[in-house]
Amino acid sequence: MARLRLHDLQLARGGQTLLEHLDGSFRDGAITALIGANGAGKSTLIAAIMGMLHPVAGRVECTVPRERCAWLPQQLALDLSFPMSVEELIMTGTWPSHGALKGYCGPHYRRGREIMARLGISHLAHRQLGELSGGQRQRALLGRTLMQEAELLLLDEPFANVDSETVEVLTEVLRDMARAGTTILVVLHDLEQLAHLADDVLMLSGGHGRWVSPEALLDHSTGQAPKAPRLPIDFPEASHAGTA
Ligand SMILES: Nc1ncnc2c1ncn2[C@@H]1O[C@H](COP(=O)(O)OP(=O)(O)OP(=O)(O)O)[C@@H](O)[C@H]1O
Repeated sequence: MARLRLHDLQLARGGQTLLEHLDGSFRDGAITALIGANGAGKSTLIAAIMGMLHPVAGRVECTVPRERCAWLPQQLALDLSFPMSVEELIMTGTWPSHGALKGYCGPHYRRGREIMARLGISHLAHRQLGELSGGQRQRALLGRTLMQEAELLLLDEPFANVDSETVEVLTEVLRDMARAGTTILVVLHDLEQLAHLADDVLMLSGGHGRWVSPEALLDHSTGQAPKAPRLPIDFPEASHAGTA
């Protein structure tokens, strides 16, 4: 049985119902893209999955222990002006399971160095977060979730404001994490990125969710994302999609 499931979920913001009758399972070890127009409720659903928003009705069933759930918010929502280096940020990934006050041991530091090498940011280990580019910051933030050994990873527009090389690195790392069994849910606005990343798609529209296959959103003749694929402009109606 999947580790993350939605049961007839109803969510509201400011007293108004935003999403209702959301059902379905997020496959373990798969990457699910969460898509929808601005204001469709993607961040709201993520907040509910993280337990930060109480449902009006229904429930989120999540069997992943709290310390193995990781969340990467939108970069703009993060205040990274506090004094902390890249290495220090990555090491905080041990806090949920190890505690914040116990300090780190040799294996922690070794793993931190491996993660920075994997993400191509070893040379930035002692750089302050406030001095990083958007792409470098996003690599460091993903490094923290690797350190946490996340079993459930939620990402809100991880590719916004990052360079194309970083998109490639992050895509590879996310695919590796999924192969290793992590359940990944990622908010995306770009069909081209969806084509490279998603195994499943949950589309939010009109207050409801529909599970669709990535192929249903791609150009059938080429298997590629259609030209100018920014959502919601090209937001397609998925004719054979089932209501979630
Ligand atoms: N704390 C809040 N109080 C009241 N309304 C809110 C709150 N947070 C979000 N909303 C409203 O809920 C709706 C859904 O917002 P949400 O951020 O979930 O959408 P989204 O799909 O993530 O949008 P975007 O693509 O722009 O990030 C919006 O109309 C938003 O204004």
